[in-house]
Amino acid sequence: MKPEVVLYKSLPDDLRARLDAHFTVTAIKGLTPESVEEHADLLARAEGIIGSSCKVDDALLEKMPKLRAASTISVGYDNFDVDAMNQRGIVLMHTPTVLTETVADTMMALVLSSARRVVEVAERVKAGEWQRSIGPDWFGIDVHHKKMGILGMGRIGLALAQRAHHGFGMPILYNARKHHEEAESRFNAQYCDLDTLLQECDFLCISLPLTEQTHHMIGREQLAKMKPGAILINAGRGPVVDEQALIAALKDKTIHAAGLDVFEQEPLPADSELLKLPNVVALPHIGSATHETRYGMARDAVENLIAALAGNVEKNCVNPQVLR
Ligand SMILES: NC(=O)C1=CN([C@@H]2O[C@H](COP(=O)(O)OP(=O)(O)OC[C@H]3O[C@@H](n4cnc5c(N)ncnc54)[C@H](O)[C@@H]3O)[C@@H](O)[C@H]2O)C=CC1
Ligand SMILES: O=C(O)C(=O)CO
Repeated sequence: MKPEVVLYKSLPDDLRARLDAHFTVTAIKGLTPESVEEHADLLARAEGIIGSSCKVDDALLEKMPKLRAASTISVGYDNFDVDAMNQRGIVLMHTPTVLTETVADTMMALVLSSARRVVEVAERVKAGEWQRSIGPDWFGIDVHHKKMGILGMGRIGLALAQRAHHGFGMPILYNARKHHEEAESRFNAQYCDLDTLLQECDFLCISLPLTEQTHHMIGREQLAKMKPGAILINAGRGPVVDEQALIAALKDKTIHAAGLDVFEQEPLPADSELLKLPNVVALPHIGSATHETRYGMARDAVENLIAALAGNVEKNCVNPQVLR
């Protein structure tokens, strides 16, 4: 008998076929309270789950007594209660590496579009406002050779540092839980404490995971330490930044602008104050959203689940210790 697996996000046909070859797969629409109630028997039998963007907390795990592995189609795993999974002996697989370069591209796009006001001025052209040679009210600020501050120097931070340093001649400052030797040797990146990072950088680029420690790590007090000309970029997770404090800082020009791919509430509510501010570029969480990369993430997640349910957690496992 093949193990039962619940799929809660659609997959390309070839990857679904690969999953079907190994498991008895049932696709459901997300892990909402309604779908969990509707599929209670199925979830009670499931040995594996695969999908993304749904909360998997202790209460849900309680309904899945046979669960041995969860595979998320993402690198971030803040939707999962990892402690509860550890206690229950469930492994959590994720998709680092495959998306790193694409997310760094998105961050660089946010840096450029917020500094050079790309979205705002393109909208003005479409609205017919380009009637004569442009003046200073259309100008942006330079990116090249400005100081790039990276908060969270991991895989994505490193790929961003490469683009900024080698492509744009930007000196790199960073803060992370520990020194990143490769960033220091390849890009001459300078480690500094958070206050120094805030005070010195022209671009504060956040590529942090969401944890208890990073929740609202950037709030009113931290924004007040930034340069008035500085731009904040967040592609980590929305709740790392206190959004109300950010809105206030953007309104009163404590900082110059923001480029955001992630928000405290997603989708961003249509009445969000952020959408009324001209100095904000807001993207719909597209960090990894290219055809190639999303396919690669789904492929890796499928392979991760096949490996995990066979007892192999050498690669892409958040908590391999549960099987050791
Ligand atoms: N916008 C998007 O579409 C995407 C967003 N992400 C987000 O980016 C995050 C980072 O991804 P990777 O670079 O692959 O992860 P990573 O684990 O390689 O890097 C995370 C970095 O954050 C640092 N960090 C963690 N906690 C910290 C703390 N309390 N203080 C200072 N530094 C801290 C770590 O030291 C490390 O340098 C993901 O967890 C996810 O939330 C990832 C992919 C796509
Ligand atoms: O992988 C992640 O963590 C994302 O946010 C989407 O790519």
